[in-house]
Amino acid sequence: MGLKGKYELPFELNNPELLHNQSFVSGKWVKSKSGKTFEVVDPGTGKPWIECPINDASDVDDAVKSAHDCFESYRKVSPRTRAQLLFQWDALIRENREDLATILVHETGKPKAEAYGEIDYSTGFTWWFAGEAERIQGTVFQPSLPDRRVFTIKQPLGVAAALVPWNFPIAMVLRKAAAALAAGCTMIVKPSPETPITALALAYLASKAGFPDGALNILTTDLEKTPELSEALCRHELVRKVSFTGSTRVGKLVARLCSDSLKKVTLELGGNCPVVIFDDANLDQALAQVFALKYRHAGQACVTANRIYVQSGIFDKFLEKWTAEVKKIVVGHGADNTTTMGPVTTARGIEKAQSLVDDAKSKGATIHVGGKKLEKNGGYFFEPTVISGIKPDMDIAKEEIFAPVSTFIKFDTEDEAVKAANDTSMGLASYCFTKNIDRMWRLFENLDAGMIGMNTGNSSAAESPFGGIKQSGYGKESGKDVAVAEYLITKTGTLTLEGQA
Ligand SMILES: O=CCCC(=O)O
Repeated sequence: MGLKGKYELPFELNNPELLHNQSFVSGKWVKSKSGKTFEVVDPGTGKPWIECPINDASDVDDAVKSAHDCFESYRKVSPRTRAQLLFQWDALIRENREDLATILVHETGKPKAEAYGEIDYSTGFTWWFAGEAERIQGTVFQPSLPDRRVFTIKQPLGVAAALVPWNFPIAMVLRKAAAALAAGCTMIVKPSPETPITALALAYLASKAGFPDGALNILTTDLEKTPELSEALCRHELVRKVSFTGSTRVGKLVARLCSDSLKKVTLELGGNCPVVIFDDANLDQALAQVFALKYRHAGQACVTANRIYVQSGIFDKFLEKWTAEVKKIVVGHGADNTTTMGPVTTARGIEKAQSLVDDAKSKGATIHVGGKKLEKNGGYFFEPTVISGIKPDMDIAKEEIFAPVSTFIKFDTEDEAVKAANDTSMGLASYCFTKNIDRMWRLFENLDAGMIGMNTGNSSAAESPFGGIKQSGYGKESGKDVAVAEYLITKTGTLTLEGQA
C-alpha cells in the first residue's frame, strides 16, 4: 500500500508516476486558486482514497489562455506530426493498461475485466484519430462563373472544452480529446468529480508522448462547483467548441450557455434505449447480447437497454432464462477477480434506482429478482433486478434507469413494438433481434434513434459514428470524417483568373 496525502491508497501501481492529483494546466501540475480540495471515493467501499483541487470560475481564464497560446503554434503542426503524437500517446496508454484499469476500478467501481474492456475500446479512439489527422482534406472545383476557381480548406476551430461523464471516463476523454488534437485544436477537459484521476493520468501520458504544454489541460472540480466551472468554460470567448456527454437536462443548459457566443456544440445526451426481440430471434444470441449490454457497468451506460420488449410467443421463456442468468451475477468490489458486477458509481445512483423500482412496484409491476440496495462493505451496491409488467406511465419507462435493473414489456405485433419503442423524447440507440431480413430492414428505417443495433447489443466503435437524435443530442463522435469535422471550420477561397475565361 502506498500513501498519497492523508489517504492510504487501496492499490499499488507498477508505474507510480501515473498517479497525479493536481490539475494540469500548460504542462504543469497546479492547485486551484482557492486551494480547496475534494475527495475521490471508491464506490466499492464508500471510502475516499485521494483528493483533487476544487477549481471554480476564477481558474478558467488561465487555463483557456494557456490552451489558446498553445493553439497558436499547435495549429501549425503538420498532420503527420499530429498523427505521430497520437500514436505515441496510444502506445503509452496501452503500455500502462494494467495501472489505468486499477485506477478506473477504484473511481467507477466497474470490475477489472470491464476496466480492461474500456481501455481497449478507448485506444480505438487514439488509434483511429491518429489516422484521421492525415485524412483532413479540402476541395477544389470549378464554379458556375467560367473565370473563377473555388477551393475549401479545413482549419482547426481553436480551443475546445470537454465536459466528461464518470461512467466511461477514459473512453469519453479519449473520444473527445483525440479528435480535437487530430484536428489541430487544443483542449481543456473537465472530468466528473467521481473520476478525475484517470483523466490526469491520461494528461500525464499525453505530455510524455510529446504533446506541447497547453495542448491538453485538465481542470478538476467537485459536484458543487461543477456548474460554475462548466458555465465559465461555456461562456469564455476563446473557447470555440464545447463537447458534452451527460444528461439531457444539463445538455440543454450547455447549449443555452454556448449560444451567447455561438460556440459549436456536440451533445451526447440521455438514452432510454429500447430493445425489441421477436419470436423468430435466435434466443441465445439475443440473451447473450442484451445481457452484456444491460449489465455492462451495472447498467450505467447511455446506450444501455432501458426497456426490453419481447414478443408474446417467447416472452415467458426469455424472461425465465434471463432471470436465471441474473441470479448468477456475482456482485462485489471491482478489484476482486470473482466479481462480475460492481457497485453503481454514486450514492445518488442507489437512491434513484430505489425510487424507480418503488414507483414501478406501486403501479403494479412484478419484481422477479432483486429490487433493493445491497449492504456490502460500505459500497454503493444495488441488487441485479428484473421487473416485468412495465407500463408507459411508470417513471422507469420514461427515465434513464442507470442501474442494474432490467425491465420487460410483452408485445404482439411489429407495429405495436415500433410505436412503443419510439414513444420517448430520446433517440440515442435502439436494438432489434430477428432473423427476418425484411423486418430487420424495416426496423432499421423505422426505429427513431441515431444508432440501431441489429442482432447485436454493441454498436460502439471508434470507426462508427456515435450520436443520437431527438433529445439525445446532436453532433457525431467517432467515425470517418464526421467526428473530426466537429473540431474544424471550412474556409472557402474564390480566385478570379485572367486569360482562362
Ligand atoms: O455512456 C456513454 C458511452 C457508451 C459508449 O460509448 O458505448
